[in-house]
Amino acid sequence: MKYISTRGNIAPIGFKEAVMMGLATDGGLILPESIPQIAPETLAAWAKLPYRELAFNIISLFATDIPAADLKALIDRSYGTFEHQETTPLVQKDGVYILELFHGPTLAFKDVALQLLGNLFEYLLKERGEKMNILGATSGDTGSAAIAGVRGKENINIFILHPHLKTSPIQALQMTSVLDANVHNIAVEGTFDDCQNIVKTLFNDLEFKKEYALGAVNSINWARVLAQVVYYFYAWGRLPEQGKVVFSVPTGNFGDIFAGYLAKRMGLPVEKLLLATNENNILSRFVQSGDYSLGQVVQTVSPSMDIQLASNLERYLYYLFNESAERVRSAFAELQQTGKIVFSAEEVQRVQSEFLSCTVNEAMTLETIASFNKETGYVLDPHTAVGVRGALECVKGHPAVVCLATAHPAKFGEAVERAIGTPAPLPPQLAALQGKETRCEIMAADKELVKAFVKAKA
Ligand SMILES: Cc1ncc(COP(=O)(O)O)c(C=O)c1O
Ligand SMILES: N[C@@H](CCOP(=O)(O)O)C(=O)O
Repeated sequence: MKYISTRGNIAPIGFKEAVMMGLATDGGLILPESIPQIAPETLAAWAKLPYRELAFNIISLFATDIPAADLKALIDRSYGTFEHQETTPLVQKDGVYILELFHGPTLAFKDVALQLLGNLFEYLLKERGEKMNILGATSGDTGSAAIAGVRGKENINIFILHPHLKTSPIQALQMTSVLDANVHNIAVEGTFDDCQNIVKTLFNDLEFKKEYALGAVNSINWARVLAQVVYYFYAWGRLPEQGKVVFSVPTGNFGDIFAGYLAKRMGLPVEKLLLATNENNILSRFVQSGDYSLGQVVQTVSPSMDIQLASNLERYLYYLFNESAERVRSAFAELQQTGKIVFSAEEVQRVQSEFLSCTVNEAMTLETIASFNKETGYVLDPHTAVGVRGALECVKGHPAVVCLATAHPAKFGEAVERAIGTPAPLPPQLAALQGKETRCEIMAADKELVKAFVKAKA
């Protein structure tokens, strides 16, 4: 399998090279040259496979330059850290299915991809005898999952930018209480969009990227998206009947839902992907009416989705534009100049044939946590609640609606307490964080400051 860029200006590369490159050197995002098609008989045979076997079957279609035994070992090591033996169990509550993606070390769905990516980096760096400086942006969950994926690993430094005081207190602690010498947290005085913009700008500084061997842990990295494709297949296989399914996905940077889109293109019987956002609803406006115009980031009770400029939309647009890199380049030039992208009526229609969308505001999120808890005794985290609310409103009664549960509710104690009067009990790994020593550099949203910091610590 070879990989190309959404902007069309890199020569096709293998999987290992794609993982190391992170952001494509032409500023685009990496995609496979073609999408493998899974025949219905194969899908049926995969339906009840254990998670790791399924993961191997799917990932090996894309990671064709990693020997099978090595890939199996990487997958086993990555999911051996999950505390649930099913890795991502599917449970049924109140007429919907909840796909619990939060049983990894940092209790968010990011662990599914970042445990694997951490191990992949270690494997590839050893093979090449190289070192790497990871540079990433987080609105709360990617940061701690990435740190957990690489802490203590040889030949890797990690620099994570998060928006100062805009994550939940526990999310911040999960990052800043890691004192390993190779871990560097930077609290940026700005929004997640500022953090992501700095990271992408520094990746586009090819001299700096090369000299400091920058590696990407955000969903910029193809391996992130790939690992997330697996649980869509897993969830479908765990449903009582293997018919058409709707996935409801709480969305911020469009990585998770893009993985679902890929699963669909591979042949998974996905009826619709329901894109649920909080008040930062540029993406749900895009689906509803084709209005893709940037606004200001606002703070919400689902802080990990406080994002305007969703990085991975570019990957979807590549397909929407019939794989025209030229149209992708002109769309992003238009976005830079005007703050919006204009779509044709036919394009909007095609988006709507694949996605549903909804905006769930703070009151609706808290009300959903409360009512769901009252009905079922189950505690949703505020991000998951955004997706569940979308499902209950848009596809109620559909026999197979799977809501992605992207984080453990204890990570968002304040919001949960506001909804149900008491925070979710802290699992031991979160309780242990209280009162821990922390280390973090507070910085203005200035790429030169970040660059200088990386240079000084690398
Ligand atoms: C808990 C949680 N839910 C949902 C999302 C949104 O996922 P994505 O950014 O892939 O759209 C995030 C952030 O990525 C998150 O941390
Ligand atoms: N919500 C994310 C934002 C970064 O998204 P990513 O998927 O590109 O890593 C977070 O928790 O940091």
